[in-house]
Amino acid sequence: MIEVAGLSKRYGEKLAVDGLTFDVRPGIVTGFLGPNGAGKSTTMRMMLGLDRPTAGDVRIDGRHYDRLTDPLTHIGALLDAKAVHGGRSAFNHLLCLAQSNGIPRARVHEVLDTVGLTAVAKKKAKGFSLGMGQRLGIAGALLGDPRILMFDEPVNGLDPEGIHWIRTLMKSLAAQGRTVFVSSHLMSEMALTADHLVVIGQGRLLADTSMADFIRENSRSYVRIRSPQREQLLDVLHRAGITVVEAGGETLEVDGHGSEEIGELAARHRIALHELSPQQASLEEAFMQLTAESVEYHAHAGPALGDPPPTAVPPPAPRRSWGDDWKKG
Ligand SMILES: Nc1ncnc2c1ncn2[C@@H]1O[C@H](COP(=O)(O)OP(=O)(O)OP(=O)(O)O)[C@@H](O)[C@H]1O
Repeated sequence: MIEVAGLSKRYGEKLAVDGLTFDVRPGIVTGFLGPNGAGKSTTMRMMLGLDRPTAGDVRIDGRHYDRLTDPLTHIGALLDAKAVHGGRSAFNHLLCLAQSNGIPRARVHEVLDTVGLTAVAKKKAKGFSLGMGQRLGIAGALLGDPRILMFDEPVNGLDPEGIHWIRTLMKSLAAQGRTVFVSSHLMSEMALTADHLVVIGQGRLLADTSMADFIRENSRSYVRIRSPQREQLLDVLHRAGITVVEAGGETLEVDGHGSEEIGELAARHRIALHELSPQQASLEEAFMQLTAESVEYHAHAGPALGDPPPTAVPPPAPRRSWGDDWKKG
């Protein structure tokens, strides 16, 4: 368990982390999301005692990091895969970490095997690819067999097989009852891996919720309908008091009503349907909606040649969402 309470960090004029309070619970994978510069790495560094908070504190299984004896046996972390002495072999790098934390030499062989680096264990780390460096960093995090694991962008540089491997690894660590806290910009990957999300923007907490609730709260869900009897269907829906968005061609969209209700209504009026499908936004869409106002670095790109024209679909209906209070402030 990681407990973050009133955590803040100021660098000169910049308030990088602003009063964060949340818990990271065992037995699940918790994703840590936020736009560039939101304060994720700063928060993770404070969790590991690498940066001193301006205010607030972090407890690792009830204790401050600097009170932990043999900290690698409590919490393992991958923060910066490049933070390795390049002249050392993978084996020697891990052996140094092991010896300074009272971890037996045999464990170095075990973790090298777990991350698939046994064959290159004697090679100097400076010759490693980005993906191999990530695996070495993950080996370091696993070395002390800790109950808590923290990974900052662990899939960075990994190929599809490597991404699949780290996803399986994180899920199995959580299934063993460990606490797994992971940041990533790869939303599709996070959607497959995380059970719970902590989302920050400009240093502040925007959401601390389950993956399913996060998507539901921050995106539009609707039913898409296509019918060759579009006009008749529109008439039936209007008479039933159902508001319809016309999305071009035969396609209609309905918010706030289930596909069962619409299907039965159409059947009663003998209207053929070619499509009746509930639509739910992706994690990426929900994330962009929630964090739109806290993105610091925008690219200014016009539509590319060949891009389709903008669709007529109206923006999602405004609804109360996580972070609304903050956005008003
Ligand atoms: N040592 C430092 N000195 C001054 N400012 C810093 C320092 N470290 C971070 N910052 C600033 O604090 C803010 C938060 O940075 P941080 O790296 O924690 O964000 P992040 O969410 O990890 O971003 P990214 O997703 O781009 O890695 C940024 O505005 C950054 O410029």
